[in-house]
Amino acid sequence: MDKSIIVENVSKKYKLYSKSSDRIKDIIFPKSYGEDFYALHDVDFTAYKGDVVGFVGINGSGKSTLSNIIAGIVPETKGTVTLNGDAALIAVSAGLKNDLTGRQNIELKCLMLGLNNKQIQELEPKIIEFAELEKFIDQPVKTYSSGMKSRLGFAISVNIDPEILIIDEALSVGDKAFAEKSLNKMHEFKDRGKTMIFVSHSIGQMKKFCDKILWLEFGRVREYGSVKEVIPKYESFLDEYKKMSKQEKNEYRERVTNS
Ligand SMILES: Nc1ncnc2c1ncn2[C@@H]1O[C@H](COP(=O)(O)OP(=O)(O)OP(=O)(O)O)[C@@H](O)[C@H]1O
Repeated sequence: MDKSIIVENVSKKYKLYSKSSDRIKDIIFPKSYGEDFYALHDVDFTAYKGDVVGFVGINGSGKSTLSNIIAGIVPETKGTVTLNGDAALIAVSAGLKNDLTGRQNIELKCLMLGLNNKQIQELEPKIIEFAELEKFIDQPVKTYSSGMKSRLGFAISVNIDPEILIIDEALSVGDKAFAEKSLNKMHEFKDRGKTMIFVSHSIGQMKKFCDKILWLEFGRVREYGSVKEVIPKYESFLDEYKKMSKQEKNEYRERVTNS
């Protein structure tokens, strides 16, 4: 089977500053200011062509950071990501320019992908129809609700037909009818053997849609395997985790990140 996404030893370090003056000092002076924070720590996983991989994990575990790195939107601090084909990310307002209208955003995205005028003219009505934005298509994106931004992002990404589709919580903001239409489109992608990454807090959607699950915990891979194998373990972890007090959660975090 062909490998589609290869993530090797990927780490992402952010700097946390307690004062904004530290941020400026960190740029100007050779001495380091601020605290290092690892959003991802030596993450490894491989997805094969046609895999639908769900990313799960509690808030802040690194799901969006990893999605953004795979999509090429955020650079990794260490490690490598190799993709076999182009990737498109669908996340609430990902890559949309707020001052441009919906239609201008469609055109800009198509131009950036190297499409010519004829191709854009063919694709644009399809995207507009899918997005169901009606007259708002000619309004600036800054006037859109998060659901409308998500619909536009979704409509653009699925219609440009990428080899790898990354969907980060984009279904959670729209209404039910749009989520259903989007899920159908995603099934169509799956049937055509495209590779997909799906980030959602809905275990139900994960079970319905994914083949494999990557469970991230405080920026590390806790488990990677089939849905059947990983989801039950994740669900029982969540039950335990929810019962923990704030202090127990902090202790748990310390234990995991220092191990
Ligand atoms: N630009 C940034 N600067 C500093 N820290 C960041 C930045 N972006 C993300 N982080 C931190 O990295 C960690 C991982 O964040 P990320 O958004 O990837 O988690 P997530 O699993 O997608 O969370 P959620 O389920 O809440 O969406 C969090 O602790 C977050 O605060």
